[in-house]
Formats: sequence, C-alpha cells, structure tokens
Amino acid sequence: MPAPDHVAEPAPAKLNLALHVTGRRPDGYHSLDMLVAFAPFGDRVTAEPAETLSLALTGCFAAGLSAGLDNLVLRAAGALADRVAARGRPRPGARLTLDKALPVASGIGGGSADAAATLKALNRLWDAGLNDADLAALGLALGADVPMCLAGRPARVSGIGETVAPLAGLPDFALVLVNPGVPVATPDVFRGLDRRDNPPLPALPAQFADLDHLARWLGETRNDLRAPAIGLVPAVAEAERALAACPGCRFARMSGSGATVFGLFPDRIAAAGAAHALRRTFPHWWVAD
Ligand SMILES: C[C@](O)(CO)[C@H](O)COP(=O)(O)OP(=O)(O)OC[C@H]1O[C@@H](n2ccc(N)nc2=O)[C@H](O)[C@@H]1O
Ligand SMILES: Nc1ncnc2c1ncn2[C@@H]1O[C@H](COP(=O)(O)OP(=O)(O)OP(=O)(O)O)[C@@H](O)[C@H]1O
Repeated sequence: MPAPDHVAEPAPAKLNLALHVTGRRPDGYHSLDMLVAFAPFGDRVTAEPAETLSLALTGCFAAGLSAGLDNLVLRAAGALADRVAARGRPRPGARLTLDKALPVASGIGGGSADAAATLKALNRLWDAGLNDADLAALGLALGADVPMCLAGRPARVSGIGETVAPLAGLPDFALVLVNPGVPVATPDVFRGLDRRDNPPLPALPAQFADLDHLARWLGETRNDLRAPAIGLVPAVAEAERALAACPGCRFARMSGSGATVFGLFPDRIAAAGAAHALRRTFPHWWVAD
C-alpha cells in the first residue's frame, strides 16, 4: 500500500473522572490511581509529507502557544523521526498543522493529546511501523498523560500514567466542560499537596448499570489535586458549583490539575441547555459541550 499523502488525527480532551495520589517516587513523580475518559471534541493534528519538520497553528487557542521546538507536537515528531533515523532510514520530515481548540494548561491533557495524535499520524505517514507498546514508551517520555491519550478510550490508569487498563465501557453520558480562564502549571499543583499516600480507587464494578450508578461510584472517589488547585485558582470551586447547579447535572468535578471542571449529563439536550446558561452567566469562561 502506498504511504498516505495526508493524515489527520483527532486529539480529544482527556478527563480525569477520579484521581487519587497514592505515593511519590524517588524521582519526584507521583503514583496515581485514576479513572479517565475522553470527550467527543478536542484538538486536531494533520500531517503531510515534507523534507523537514514544521508546525503551523490554527484554532481559537493557537495564540497562547508557541509553534517552536518546545511544542509537544514538534517534540513528538522529533522523537519519532529520531527513531526512524536510528533504523537507518533518512530522517523523515512533515508539514504539521495543529488546530488548537482546547485551552492550554487546563487539566484536560491538551498537549499530551496533541503529542499522541502526532505519534499516531506520523507512524502512518512515515510507515514507521511502531507498535502500540513502542508508541506508548515513546509517548511516556513526552508526558505522563500521553500513553492514556494514545489509548484514547475509558481506562483505569496507574503508575505515573504508564499502566493503562481499558474499561469494558462506561454508561452513555453527555459532557459540559467549563474553564474559568486561568492557566494552571501542573508541577505547582502537585507541590501543594498535603498528603501523598492516599488510598487507591475503590473497587470498580464489573459494569456500570447507568449514569446514576457511575455518579454514585464517583461520589466515593476524589480528585486529590482539587484542594491545591483551588488554593491557586479559587474560581475552580465557583465553576464546580455553577456546573453542579445546572438542571440535569449528575456529577461535577475538576479534571487533572485544573482548572477545567467537567459535568456529566444524561443527554445532549440537557448538556446543551447547561452550556447555554453558563455562557450567558459567565461570558468570560470557556464552555464546551
Ligand atoms: C495530572 C495529570 O494530568 C493526571 O492525568 C497528569 O499526571 C499530568 O500529566 P502530564 O501533564 O502529561 O505530566 P508531565 O508533563 O509528565 O509532568 C508534568 C509535571 O507534573 C508532575 N507529575 C506529573 C505526573 C505524575 N504522575 N506525577 C507528577 O508529579 C511533575 O512535577 C511533572 O514535572
Ligand atoms: N501542543 C500543546 N498544547 C498545549 N500545551 C502545550 C503544547 N505544547 C507544549 N505545551 C506546554 O505544555 C504545558 C501543559 O499544557 P497542557 O495543555 O497539556 O496542560 P494540561 O491540560 O494541564 O495537561 P495535563 O492535564 O496533562 O496536566 C503548557 O505549559 C504548554 O505551554
């Protein structure tokens, strides 16, 4: 089969439905026990053949981001190009475009999702032949969230993010995401933790019967990064309260290290109604459904 001349990969927002900090390794990284899921929307990475690597940014959050070598898209592309070159092939290039729809440094893994989408896109464009385990190992070196973003489906995730156990499925729900517009640096939030030896997640049922079952189970869990994040950005608590008060919202919680808060709704009509009301009340917040 000839190599494709244009590859596009979605980079959906990652949600930490539950996040327990269970320890700290000698290198400073924290061991975590998490339930993660993915939104049906997010960024998008496209790749076309070219002599060298380059990156163009589009989308409503492009302005806040550098298109230089520090961008996780170019870091992922560079790491994969090195791997291809190490096998004796010429170092490949690509013209990459990142459509940045997710707010930056917002706890929904945008950079990690972009890195994962880039690895997948270029693995195909370059016919590089890396398997899922190779890609996950390469991805982990770019960010702890990249392996779960490569999997791209609901999972229990542990270690520092490298152990990804896909779940049979989650009940159907519709999502609303709210971000109060303040970027949060993940290391600052981990630094603010009072305790690092919390219990792991409670046992997962073989299957969740419905959204109310999932919401009850989530009620027994935590996001341990919530308190330090609220210490840095008090508006997270306001976003949680505003979402939880929307008609139909079954559960609301901060994702990752913040400041984005997700709300779970039974259907798209309830979610759209909540998003509309939130946009009117908080015109400066980012609201997605
Ligand atoms: C908070 C989460 O988003 C939950 O999914 C992730 O653990 C963070 O994932 P990420 O942004 O891809 O993380 P990285 O870029 O690897 O690390 C950013 C910083 O977060 C802290 N960090 C991250 C992951 C982890 N398991 N322990 C940590 O302590 C470290 O200070 C690290 O320097
Ligand atoms: N393509 C990218 N998208 C977003 N951030 C990027 C990208 N490339 C580099 N970065 C840098 O990575 C940092 C983290 O951004 P990101 O949006 O991934 O954070 P996050 O959503 O809090 O991630 P997580 O949930 O994994 O902690 C930012 O400081 C940003 O400058």
